Amino acid sequence: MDRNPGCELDLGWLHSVNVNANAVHECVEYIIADKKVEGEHYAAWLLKAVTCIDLTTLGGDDTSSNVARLCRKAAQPISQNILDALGFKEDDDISIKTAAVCVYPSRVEDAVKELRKLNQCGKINVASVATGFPSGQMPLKTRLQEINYAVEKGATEIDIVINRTLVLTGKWEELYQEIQQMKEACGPNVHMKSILAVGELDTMSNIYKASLVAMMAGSDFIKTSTGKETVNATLPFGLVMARAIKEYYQRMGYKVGLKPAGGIRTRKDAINWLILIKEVLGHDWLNNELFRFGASGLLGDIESALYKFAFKREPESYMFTLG
Ligand SMILES: O=C[C@H](O)COP(=O)(O)O
Repeated sequence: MDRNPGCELDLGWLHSVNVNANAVHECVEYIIADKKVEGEHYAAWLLKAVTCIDLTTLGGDDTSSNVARLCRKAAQPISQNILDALGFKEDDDISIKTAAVCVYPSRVEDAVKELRKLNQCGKINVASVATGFPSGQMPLKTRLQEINYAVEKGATEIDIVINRTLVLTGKWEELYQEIQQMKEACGPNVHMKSILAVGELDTMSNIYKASLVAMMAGSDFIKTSTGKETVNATLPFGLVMARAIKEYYQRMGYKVGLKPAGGIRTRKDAINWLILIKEVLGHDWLNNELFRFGASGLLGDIESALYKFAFKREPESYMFTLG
């Protein structure tokens, strides 16, 4: 798949954007209503969701040992006895692991080290947040240095935060230039996800415009939230971003990924997001090259749902705590 190279900033396109928030909410209701995923499809969708997770720890109390534990969970997110009971056969083409682990820049080295030990380097990505995460309220110079640091330590993906002040004051050219410089700092091989922090962008039109600017500046993914805003990944925000991705694809011919993140906790959340993506963007987006969940607490609930599906009984409460 060709990666998005970006394009020139098109202010005319931005000025034509006008999103009606009520219509967005109604549309989400319509998309989700009456859609049921049942039987084997249910288990298959949950396994698909697992392979799309960026398993995340972003705590001030992160240490090399909890990052190592996260990596082990990323490599074997669903217990073997559940996979066996589901009749799932692992091979080189299909294996159940999360798409990435996502950590702070200072913990990238720990993640790389552990994944190397597990022989999972190159199979599970190491995503690092950067650029003054979560607020982005740092000088551009230090924000770019953070990217350089994380790349140098072995990150294969960088989740940058955009400068929300520039969105709220309508400084689209400056925003475009900053994100372009961030993309350049990532280098040619490291994928860049741009976190819009949608809960702080004030209007749905701003979310659509910021999505377009991030894509025009060359983002590989656009991501809803840091997980630290008051409002994080909601389906209406997701719909607005997915529509922007679709329009960008129709005009420019490049597929940009979507990563909802922040507050995604349950099997139902996961299924609803997959339904939304399938309905708005289509099957091409239903894989971890174009869709990710940023989540610290989703995996446990999915594993528990798969246990129940496989063994026809509820798991014990202590069973699936991590993730
Ligand atoms: O980028 C990922 C988010 O920080 C995850 O947020 P969460 O802890 O609410 O799942």
